[in-house]
Amino acid sequence: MTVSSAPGKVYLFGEHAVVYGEPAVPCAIERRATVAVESRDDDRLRVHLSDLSIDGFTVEYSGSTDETPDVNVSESLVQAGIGYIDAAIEQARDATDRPDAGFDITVESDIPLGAGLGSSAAVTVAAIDAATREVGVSLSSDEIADRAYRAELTVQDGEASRADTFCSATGGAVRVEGDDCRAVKSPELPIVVGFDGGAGDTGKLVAGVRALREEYEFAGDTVQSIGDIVRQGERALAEGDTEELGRLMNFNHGLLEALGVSSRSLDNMVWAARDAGALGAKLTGAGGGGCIVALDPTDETETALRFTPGCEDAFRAELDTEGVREE
Ligand SMILES: Nc1ncnc2c1ncn2[C@@H]1O[C@H](COP(=O)(O)OP(=O)(O)OP(=O)(O)O)[C@@H](O)[C@H]1O
Ligand SMILES: C[C@@](O)(CCO)CC(=O)[O-]
Ligand SMILES: [Mg+2]
Repeated sequence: MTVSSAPGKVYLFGEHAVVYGEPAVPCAIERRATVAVESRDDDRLRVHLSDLSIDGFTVEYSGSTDETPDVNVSESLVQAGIGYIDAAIEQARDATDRPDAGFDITVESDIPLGAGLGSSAAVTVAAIDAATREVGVSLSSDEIADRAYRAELTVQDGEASRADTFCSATGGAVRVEGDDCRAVKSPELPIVVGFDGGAGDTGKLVAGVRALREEYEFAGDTVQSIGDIVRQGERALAEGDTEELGRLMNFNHGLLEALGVSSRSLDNMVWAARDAGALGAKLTGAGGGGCIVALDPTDETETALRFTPGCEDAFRAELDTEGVREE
């Protein structure tokens, strides 16, 4: 059996705009998805998802036919549940030239799903690493990032940037602009996450921004302004200027709100963090619901979030300098 894990992430800046070629700076955090893979004698896949909100289920099916897994939940739920794993295994089979490889797969994750912390990228990256190593092939983290990006593209109907998957494969803080992906230096950041218990539909939210951009020139300008914030943010990050980072995160949140991807509970948490003295706060990831990220070296923001209506969980998140790794 081979086991790999990969981290989730928060966006300091740049989500959504990164889809249109602006830069973004996501940061890996110490919350991981762990995928265990064991080769089978046949070409089937048996997938056990222990912590999906669909109550944990096990499906066994042949990944190479259009056979529907035999489980007692709706097909769309099953597809939502196994889509990324399926695409990851397809990439692993392709990378190892083993189109008929069968696996038993178990996924465990402490990253909330669909909440802006990159659970899909972490699961995809860890699954590709574990499945390829299980058949004796070791890919570089850049190759894993590229394969995971292609897997996300397939599941998300051609709408994905390289940001989440590169960050999860590499760890630490990264900068992504189109195909240009690189690690950047980051000081320790006092990251606090607030989670409203909900999720957003990444595809729908990205499509919404695309439609606004097509309809209004100033929506396109807004996307470009996010790019300007990111470029300024990179300088603040390099200088370790957390106060400037906070101000820029506040600005970035305002523009994301203007693009229609925030929500009442995300805005509530952002304001609770600011009122508690956070250096800055913004939504992270696709939005619509899920998580905010704030910077606060004191305990005030975490405490305030715990008492904020609509906030289900608040926790400190350490920057994770390690990307995908063997467990
Ligand atoms: N623990 C898990 N087990 C199996 N599949 C998972 C798990 N966590 C995430 N996934 C897959 O990832 C999907 C959620 O991905 P989605 O891109 O919508 O959200 P996210 O990656 O958490 O947030 P964002 O992309 O905004 O950062 C789930 O529907 C599921 O297919
Ligand atoms: C909204 C988005 O920018 C980030 C989702 O975590 C989409 C993407 O980059 O693929
Ligand atoms: Mg995702």
